[in-house]
Amino acid sequence: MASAGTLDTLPIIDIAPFLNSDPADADKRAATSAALHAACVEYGFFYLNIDAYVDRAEPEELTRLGKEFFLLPQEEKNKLALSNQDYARGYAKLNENVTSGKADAHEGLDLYRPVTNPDKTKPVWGENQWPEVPGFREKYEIWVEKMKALGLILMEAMSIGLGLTREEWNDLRSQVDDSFWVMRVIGYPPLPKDHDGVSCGAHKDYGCLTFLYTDPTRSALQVFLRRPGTTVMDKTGLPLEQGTEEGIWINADPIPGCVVCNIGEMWEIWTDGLYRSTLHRVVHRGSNYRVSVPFFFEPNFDALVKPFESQKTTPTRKAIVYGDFLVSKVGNNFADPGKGKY
Ligand SMILES: O=C(O)CCC(=O)C(=O)O
Ligand SMILES: [Fe+2]
Repeated sequence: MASAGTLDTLPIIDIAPFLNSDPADADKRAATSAALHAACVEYGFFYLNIDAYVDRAEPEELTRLGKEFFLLPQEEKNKLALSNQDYARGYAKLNENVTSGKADAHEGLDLYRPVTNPDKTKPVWGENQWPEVPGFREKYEIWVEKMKALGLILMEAMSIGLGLTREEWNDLRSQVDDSFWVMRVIGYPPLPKDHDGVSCGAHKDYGCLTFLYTDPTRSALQVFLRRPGTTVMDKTGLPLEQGTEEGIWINADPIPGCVVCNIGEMWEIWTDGLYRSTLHRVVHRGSNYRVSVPFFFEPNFDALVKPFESQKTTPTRKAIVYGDFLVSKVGNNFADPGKGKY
């Protein structure tokens, strides 16, 4: 039986040493890379301390703006419906999103990397729909630029921790240097006391890296830690394929100055299974309205993602083209079969 202890909290890793190339910081960079590697093997999740990178007031402002949007009358929010566009970009009302066949008790707004020649009849190829909340677009666009740059910095730090060769890093860089990112704003009303469901069902993120900033609400985001020999006490929301997995759910409460970072399924492919994308869910039973703003740093749309030579095991994982994979995932997100049927 696994006991509660230091193993059951996610590590905190500081990105500061990678924000400069000062030779005096070489040891600190090596320590950050080693910590990233250990965290990805052990948890697939960690806190990334970004205090040296952004002012804390910036993401706080994003959650404030998000809440301002969600407080608008329902008709106003519906004007940004996903169905106006490509069924991926825009506003999804409460219970519209579905995870493992169950409605998620949240509403959200999804923004994607803009494309040249948008065409809303093509999967994920429409135009973003911005709320008319003053300052919203400006502040979110600044955040997107910063998170894109952070994504590349973190990818390089991770490639060192993983022990990729210089050629492999150049290859990896060329797969993510024009990230088909997603910026999501999610609003969670409190779950009714007698509600047996979850706010966001257990899932793995499918891309590359997630940088999650949330308001200070505690006891909402939970991470599944695999612990062979431990009985899963609460199977609520666990996908069927997870039924036999043994482990525990731990809270990943927000830490000031940090984003929660987790790795998506693309890392499973690059490392041929050494790094595993980890299940997480949101169960928000507090009385406040919670807002979270995950940024998904993803590969380029046309990236061919395959295991690196130095990581290959037998049997080796299949190569995928990120854009195709994304389209198949987006198509599974909604309950109404008329939606996302790409
Ligand atoms: O709101 C959260 O804390 C997590 C959201 C999440 O996991 C997702 O959007 O993929
Ligand atoms: Fe997620």
